[in-house]
Amino acid sequence: MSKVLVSDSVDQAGIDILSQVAQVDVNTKLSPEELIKAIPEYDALMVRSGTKVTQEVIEAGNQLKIIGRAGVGVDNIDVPTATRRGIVVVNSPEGNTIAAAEHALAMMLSLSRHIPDANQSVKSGKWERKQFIGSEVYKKTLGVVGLGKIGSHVATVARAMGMKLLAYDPFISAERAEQLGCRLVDLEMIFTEADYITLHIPRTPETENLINAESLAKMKPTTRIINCSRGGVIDEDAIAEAVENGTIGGAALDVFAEEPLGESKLRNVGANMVLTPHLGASTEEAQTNVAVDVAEQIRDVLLGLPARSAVNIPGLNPDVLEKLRPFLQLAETLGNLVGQLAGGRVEQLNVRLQGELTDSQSQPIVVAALKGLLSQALRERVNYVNASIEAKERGIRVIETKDASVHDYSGSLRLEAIGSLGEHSVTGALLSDQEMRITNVDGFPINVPPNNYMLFTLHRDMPGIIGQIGSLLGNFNVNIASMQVGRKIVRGDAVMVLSIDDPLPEDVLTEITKISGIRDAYTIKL
Ligand SMILES: NC(=O)c1ccc[n+]([C@@H]2O[C@H](COP(=O)([O-])OP(=O)(O)OC[C@H]3O[C@@H](n4cnc5c(N)ncnc54)[C@H](O)[C@@H]3O)[C@@H](O)[C@H]2O)c1
Ligand SMILES: O=C(O)CC[C@@H](O)C(=O)O
Repeated sequence: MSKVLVSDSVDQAGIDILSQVAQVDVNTKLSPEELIKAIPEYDALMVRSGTKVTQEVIEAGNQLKIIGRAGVGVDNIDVPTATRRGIVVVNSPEGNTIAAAEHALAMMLSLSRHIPDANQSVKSGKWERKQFIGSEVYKKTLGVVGLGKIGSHVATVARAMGMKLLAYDPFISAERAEQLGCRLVDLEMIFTEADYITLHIPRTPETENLINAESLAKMKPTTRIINCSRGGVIDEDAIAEAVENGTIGGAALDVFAEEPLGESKLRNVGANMVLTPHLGASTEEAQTNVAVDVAEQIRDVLLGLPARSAVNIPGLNPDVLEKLRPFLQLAETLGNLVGQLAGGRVEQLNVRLQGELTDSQSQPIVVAALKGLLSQALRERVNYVNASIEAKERGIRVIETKDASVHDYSGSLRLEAIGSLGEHSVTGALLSDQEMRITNVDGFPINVPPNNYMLFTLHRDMPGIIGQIGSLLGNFNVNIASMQVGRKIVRGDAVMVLSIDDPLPEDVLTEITKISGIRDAYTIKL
């Protein structure tokens, strides 16, 4: 049974899902050294933002197949090291979107109405009203920096509250911004015009200290800044000083360059500074969403299925993945088959999506085909994460094409491997019940389901050959489950495909190749 370590506190709903397929150990008190010591026995690790999944942790986890982050940001995980080691890293890109957006809105209103300070004042026995005169957000200008999932929801709600919206996001079209009621502008305009600025961006080299002494100096003395995205995108000393000396009107921060927040000037700013300890995603609903989302993906990967939100393999939305999943299995099976037929070193893999399959995203199908192709050489070391890298390192050229004019089945996939020992091709399709069929081998039409053990022969189409193979297998006690012959012309060349119940011993294969009229024979293990 697989073993999963949960090293931060996550919702029970996620643990319940994992427990269906694995032994789950929850240990939220591990020091970095203890984690390194514990990780070798685990197949999966599930974390929130508390656990630092460093290179050392990942390298010690020699059984690890997947690391799940119950949340959006994966900045606490060394993703490049995980990718190199073929470990899938998954997150929950949407599970806490609403929670984080609502927290940003709550911070904006708290700041503009002095709610935290007023609360503190009443609780300390006072009744102060004059110093807590706030300001309305109605008709004020909100500058949204980062108009992704969270920024978009903030914009939608803020618009409903009567705010005017400016947005800055270099990767979003003006049309998308317009749909959300935002005017797409440059950063300068946000800095100089906005009454409120809310940040919803990742921490990257471009966004590091995006808000700094220089940008703060351009803002109105009434501007309030809200950051519920990532620490490090604001220079904390600079914003503490700017609020303290009235360069800006205030700041509400949920995230910090170093967490937990240690000694900081931010803690000493008296008024107009609202601080929360990274609570953006801390709602019951969001915690259930992210735990379920990530646990389901860990379960799928442990069962050998692809994950829907892997950050280090081609991204697919869940609906697309659900539709594509049977084709990924088909691609992997065909990749494995063509790799075994090719035998030696494969130099080029041609991947052709045919018929209705041409409407699908080809990249995941190509990755699945490569995974199958390389599985003979790399066994379980190859997976959806590293298949493309491994293929590239082996110098395998991949050419993908689409041909909508082929109308067999409801879409089919053709793989052609060109290698040191020649060329081979296989085509496969799915029946209406999603059953896989191999429909062509080296140009010969057939119609067989893939089987664990198979025998393929290329032979002259002449009387007696099939009987001889049948008797030979009988003599060696090899049981035939099914048999089919495909040919292009009568008495030309033909292929025979046998599904057998057990592996074919090497000496039986040698005997088969000695039968007159047999040109080639291959045993296949799928
Ligand atoms: N406080 C919390 O608890 C909490 C919870 C969830 C998410 N987050 C964080 O909030 C942020 C936004 O999350 P999301 O789900 O909306 O992500 P998202 O990927 O949907 O949106 C991020 C947006 O930022 C934009 N962007 C990237 N670089 C930019 C730049 N240099 N300038 C301006 N825009 C840029 C992207 O184009 C994208 O539209 C992330 O950093 C995430 O980790 C925090
Ligand atoms: O509470 C958490 O786990 C952090 C959530 C948030 O920062 C995220 O990236 O999803």
